Parts: sequence; structure tokens; C-alpha cells
Amino acid sequence: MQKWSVGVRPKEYETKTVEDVYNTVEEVDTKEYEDPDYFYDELGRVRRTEKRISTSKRWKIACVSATVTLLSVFILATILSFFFFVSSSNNFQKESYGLPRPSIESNILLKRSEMEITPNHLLTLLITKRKICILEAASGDESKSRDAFSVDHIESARLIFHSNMSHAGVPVHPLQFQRFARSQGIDNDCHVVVYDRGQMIWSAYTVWIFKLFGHQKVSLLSGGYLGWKTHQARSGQYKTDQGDAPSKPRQGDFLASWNDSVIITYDDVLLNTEIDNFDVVDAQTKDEFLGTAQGALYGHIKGARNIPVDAVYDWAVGQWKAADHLKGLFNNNALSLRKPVIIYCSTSLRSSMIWWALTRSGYNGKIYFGGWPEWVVRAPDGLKVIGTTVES
Ligand SMILES: O=S(=O)([O-])[S-]
Repeated sequence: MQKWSVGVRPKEYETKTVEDVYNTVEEVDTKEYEDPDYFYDELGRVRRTEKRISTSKRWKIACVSATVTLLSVFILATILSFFFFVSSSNNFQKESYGLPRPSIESNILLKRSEMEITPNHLLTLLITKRKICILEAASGDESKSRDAFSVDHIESARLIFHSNMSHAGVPVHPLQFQRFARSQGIDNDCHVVVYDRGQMIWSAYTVWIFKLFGHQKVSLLSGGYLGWKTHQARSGQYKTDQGDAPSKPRQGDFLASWNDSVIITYDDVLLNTEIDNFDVVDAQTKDEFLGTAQGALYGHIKGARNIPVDAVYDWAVGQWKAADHLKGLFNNNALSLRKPVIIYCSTSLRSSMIWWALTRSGYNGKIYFGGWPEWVVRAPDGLKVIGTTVES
């Protein structure tokens, strides 16, 4: 590749024939057109223009640009992670009443342990004036519950009736629940603590309903009212109030949503009999499950495993069975932590206890609120096991 420089005679011309020269000139002209960066200097040597950058220089430039790009990406990632860290730690602080939490891992553990709080823990929250909404879950006998509540209840508690949450096992409309919760002064950021008078089904169901309607922070008081009274016998700090709760509390700001991670409908349960995405647990008694109980047409969903509530809660001592026991129980029933679990009974009361025990053990439980009463009338015959039907 050469360039013909007008007015300067290249040395090679002196030794070449006219024809050669003619050809060379042709070639030079072509090359000049093709590559204008080459030329002959005054001595006839082929030179390359300065403006063309050498290959090694190009490599250098490529390396420098790559380094600059990597450095920018690194700096950007550092800035983004800083903002992410700051916003997460703010959330932690909000959720822990302003007390910092040590790590994300412990946050997850805390979430699970927050499902149940001890009387001692509740007392510390009250003493330190945290935002707590204490609810006593009434039993099915509303007037008896009202009377008992008026005699004595945990300090600042309000009474919640089953009919405020559900009708014949079907949860009320979210807006209806929102209206009720607000009328009880419940805010989005209030820590809801629920207890009952020892039956556990009422309080477990209330916790499930609050989760269903999207409340972020709901705990069950371990030992319930009786546990609080036991502590009160030892220390006057565990206070109780008498009479009805004040009828007109300040309006709360609780915003209800629909958390479908804890509930499932008939259609999905029916579909599951084909696709088997969920394990199914029946929370009825053994007799009901087997269909040998008297008084109604009992039985179970084909393929369900039976875990009655007394397998997860000990009423004699007023406590949930130990974590290891629950783990073994669920393992023995072949429940996998990787598979969500459908739970059903009749009107979801017992289901809510099994749901609570499963959730606390790390399972993702969903209550089929239609339960056996719906299944027995709607499901295809081959999918229900009634009485003496032999399960294949
Ligand atoms: O809802 S229930 O089956 O426990 S009565």
C-alpha cells in the first residue's frame, strides 16, 4: 500500500522499465485511492501517516475503556446496595418497634417466632408503650363470652366475635372486616395480639383471619387468658381490666387486602386432585375422617392425611406441642416443606390450628374454607372417601 506524492520521483523508477513504471503508477494510484494513509517521503521511502493508530495503541485504548466501564459498574452497584441496605434496615427498625435487628437471617426467624408471644413479652411491650392492639377472641357463645370479658380481661383488650370474621366458615368481605377492625381502633402498624379463654380454636382462627386480610403483624398469646392470670398471681404487673371495653375507640386506619397465600377455593382443591401441587391435611377427628363418626355424613377428601388438632396442641397443659414433636409429626405424614399444604375441616376452626402449627414449622399452609361440607356435596364421587369406602 503506497501513496504517490506529486512532484517527488520514487527511487524505484530509476531501475524499472517504462512498462513497469506505468504499472507501478497504476498500482500506486489505486492504492492511494484505497488507502490514503500511505505516501512516499522525499527519499522515496514508503511511510504511513501519523494519524493511523497502531495496533498496540488500539489494545491499550480497549483495555482502558474496559477498566473504566468495570469501575463504573462497580461504583454504581456499590451505591445501589448502599441504598438497598439503608431502606431495609429502616424497615427492620419499623418492625421491631425502633430497635435495630442484627441481620436478615434473624429477621426471618423473628417473623416465625412473632407468631406466638409469651405473657412476659406482651408485658414488656405494654410497659414500654409499644403500639399494641390486644383482642380477646370470643367463643361461639357470644353472650357467655361477653359476660366473662366484662368480669375480667387482659389490660386494654377488646372483644372480637366470630361473627365479625366469618359466617358458617366463609370469611366476611374484606371491606366488612376493614370497617369492623377500624371501629376497634386497629391501625396497619399496630401489633395485634390475640388470645382466648383456653380453647385455642377461636384465637387461632382470628390470627388466620387477620393474615388473610393482610395485616402484617399478628401474634397469638401463648397460654391465652389463663396463662396471663397465672402470671398475674405472681406479679401485679400483669394487669387486667373489668367491664366492657370503651365502646367508641378512635377510628383505626387498617386497610384490608386479600392474602391468597393462606386460603384456597374448591376449584383449586379439585384441580389439585389431578396436578398434585399441594399436600392435603384433614383436621377432623379420626372418626370423622374415617367416616365412622355419628350424626352426619363424615369422610375425607381422597388422598388427604389426617392430623387432628390434639396432635398439635396439648389442652391439659395449655401449650402447643414442642417444635421437634411437630416436625416429626409432619414428617411422619409425609409433608414436604417444599410443597404447600391444603388444610380443611368443617368450618375452618380446627384447620386454623393446624395452619398455625404448620406455618410455625415453616410450611406454607392454605385453608380450604369450604371444607368437608362443600366437598361432600360438590366433588365427584370418586374423590370423596365416605364411611366404608375403600381408598385405592
Ligand atoms: O370448623 S370446625 O370443623 O372445627 S367445627
